Amino acid sequence: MIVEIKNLKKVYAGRTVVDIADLHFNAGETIGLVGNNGAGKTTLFRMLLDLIRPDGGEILSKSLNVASTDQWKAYTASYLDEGFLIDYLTPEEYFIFIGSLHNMSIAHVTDYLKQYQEFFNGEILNSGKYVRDFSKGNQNKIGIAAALMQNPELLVLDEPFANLDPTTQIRLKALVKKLKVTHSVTTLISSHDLNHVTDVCDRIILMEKGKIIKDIHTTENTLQELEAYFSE
Ligand SMILES: Nc1ncnc2c1ncn2[C@@H]1O[C@H](COP(=O)(O)OP(=O)(O)OP(=O)(O)O)[C@@H](O)[C@H]1O
Repeated sequence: MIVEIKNLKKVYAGRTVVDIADLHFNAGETIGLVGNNGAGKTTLFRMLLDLIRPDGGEILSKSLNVASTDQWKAYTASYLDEGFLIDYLTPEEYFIFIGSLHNMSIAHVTDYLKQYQEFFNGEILNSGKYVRDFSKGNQNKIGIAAALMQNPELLVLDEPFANLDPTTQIRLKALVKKLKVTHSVTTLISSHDLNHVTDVCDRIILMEKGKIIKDIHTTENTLQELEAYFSE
């Protein structure tokens, strides 16, 4: 088990938006988090990354509370939104900066980026543009590739398929599947795309109004089950 959530609560303006009694993520799992707008997915991710603090309960990463320890930062990478980027840098400058945090030389970063040539689809590098001038989908690509520079054990992605073109969505799925096989990465993905999450995730957690409604291992029936749930 890599993450353990106990009696977690987040309250905004008197309304409980996350309320999870007990939830575990096992090492090496690819977990999809689904739920309608406002279900609490992003709030849960933000608490897992200690970007906001819970009003009750705790999140343990490798048995240590993420709100009171730093160890989890060494093996956890994430891309939630463009707030993770640095607008006034070019993608190259941003990658070099992130690389420097992981003791990577410029040459090492340049070499590292070669594997993302296909994922970038020729749109990210050598464009002369700043991060702020890229489309949301291309900013997503920059953020995800930068997060992976850390060689994480735990990867957290908030709606990574949103704004990506179909080709890149397929490439991202292949990338996540490969990380699981080659590096046993535990990946958490929130998404509104039931097709993609059931395709790439081996476990799906369905949230509604802050609570876990379903927690299922993906089978060939899962997509149908989720579609039936959401069409009610
Ligand atoms: N900073 C905040 N202040 C007040 N309410 C907030 C804040 N952040 C989130 N909320 C509320 O908490 C609830 C859960 O929001 P959250 O963004 O976690 O949902 P989500 O499942 O990620 O939704 P979406 O699919 O729309 O991204 C929503 O009702 C939202 O309005």
